[in-house]
Amino acid sequence: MAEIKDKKVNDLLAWMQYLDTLLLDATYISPKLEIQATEYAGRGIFANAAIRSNEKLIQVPHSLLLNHSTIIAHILLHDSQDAAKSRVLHKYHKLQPPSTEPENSCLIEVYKSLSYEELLTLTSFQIMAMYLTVERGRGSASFWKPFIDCLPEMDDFKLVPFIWSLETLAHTGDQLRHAKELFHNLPPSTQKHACKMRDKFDADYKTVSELIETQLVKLNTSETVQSFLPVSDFLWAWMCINSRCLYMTIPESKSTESNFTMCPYVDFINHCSQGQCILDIHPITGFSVLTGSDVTYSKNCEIYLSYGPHSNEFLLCEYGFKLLENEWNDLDITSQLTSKLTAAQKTFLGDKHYLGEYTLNAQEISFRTEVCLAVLQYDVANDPRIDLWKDRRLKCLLDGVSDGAVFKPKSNLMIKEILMDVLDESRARLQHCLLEMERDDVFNARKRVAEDLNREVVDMCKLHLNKLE
Ligand SMILES: C[S@@+](CC[C@H](N)C(=O)[O-])C[C@H]1O[C@@H](n2cnc3c(N)ncnc32)[C@H](O)[C@@H]1O
Repeated sequence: MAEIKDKKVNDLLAWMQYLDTLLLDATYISPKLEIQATEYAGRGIFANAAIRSNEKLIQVPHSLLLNHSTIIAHILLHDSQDAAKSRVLHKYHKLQPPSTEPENSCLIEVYKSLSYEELLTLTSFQIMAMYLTVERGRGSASFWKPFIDCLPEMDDFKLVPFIWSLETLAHTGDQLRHAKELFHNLPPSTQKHACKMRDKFDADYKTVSELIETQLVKLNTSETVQSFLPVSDFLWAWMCINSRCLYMTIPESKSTESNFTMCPYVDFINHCSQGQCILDIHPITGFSVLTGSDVTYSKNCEIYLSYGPHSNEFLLCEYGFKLLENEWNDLDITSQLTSKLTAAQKTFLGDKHYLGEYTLNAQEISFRTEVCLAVLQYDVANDPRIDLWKDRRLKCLLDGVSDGAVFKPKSNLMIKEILMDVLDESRARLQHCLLEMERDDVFNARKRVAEDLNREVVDMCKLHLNKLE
């Protein structure tokens, strides 16, 4: 693994250093760290010397974080007349003034016309995706250029199933048929995850486009939303945010879902389930990364972070990669179980907050799944005497007073039946994948992840069926 002689990374480091001198913000990158190319994941951060436990590795001040608060402040810097705007700006007085580079003035006019209140109508995700799209379009006039240049290209998201599903729109004839078949060879829960992302993306683009449209009307310009906010650029920005944001408490955030930020340099850290870096956010100093309390690194070791307890399906859908071994893999049997529920059973489970998300992992069947299996044992449709709310055995299970052993025999039979069906369907999908002809590199890479995900489902079913024998 050679150190990246990477102009983009060098420019990023020079930018961070320049701003540190200018703003006296105390950016810190340990001299024991360096960016290297990895064989499996683009860039990564490595130790070039031994690192102790509890050692500070990176500190990035608020002014270099890209999030809801800093973006609003940056946009409002273009017009500081309004009192509300000034109040926001006050907190971020260290931000750079807008660039004086010549550029498309319409972009700036739109920034100027957006009021503080209008900006607050957008979610963090929407505002970040809008801003990143526009700032990328501003090229060297953007404060963030060195950071934006280090973000991935669309090609880096080629394994994300939501992206395959979008690409089918661009295909015709045989190519379209092959792309569709491949997508439908993914496990159903993966397809569902991809469709949910697509719905969220469409909704985000619609909301932001409508806000921009309002500004263009106000400005009485002939520019179109499509030229201001090309959907393909918005998609790139949306995916960059999805795959690189870090969670932290942001001032002025509207909800806990808004508590995330993009952070230059820190976003070069790759994921592993046991990643042992610790992230910290301080109201004054900003974002920092430390080694864990009993973790040390020797020279040439890669520094990892755990992005969360995510299954391969989740990692593939949200980030575009999967792990060879993943202790967090699970099997989603929500659709199989919910299709068996009567309306009354659904109402009861909904009322108790146990409707949906029925999974099992290599160790166990989740408690939610156990509850659903127990409820399915009450023939509510045919026996009017049953009142799920007053049933003592169910109450004991839900209150944790009993381990639900009384439900086990029938639950095991039901789960066995479901797993045998899932096993058959997954084997058939796997067979289809294996029969697919090899085509271009992207198709082949997607075909392989579809095979892998189906194989993981088959293995999970077999594991539980063996236990149930
Ligand atoms: C936060 S970035 C990490 C830095 C990234 N490798 C780069 O070159 O900029 C997250 C992306 O890195 C890649 N990645 C992170 N961890 C990985 C892993 N364990 N295996 C494969 N790819 C990984 C994925 O493409 C993911 O979307």
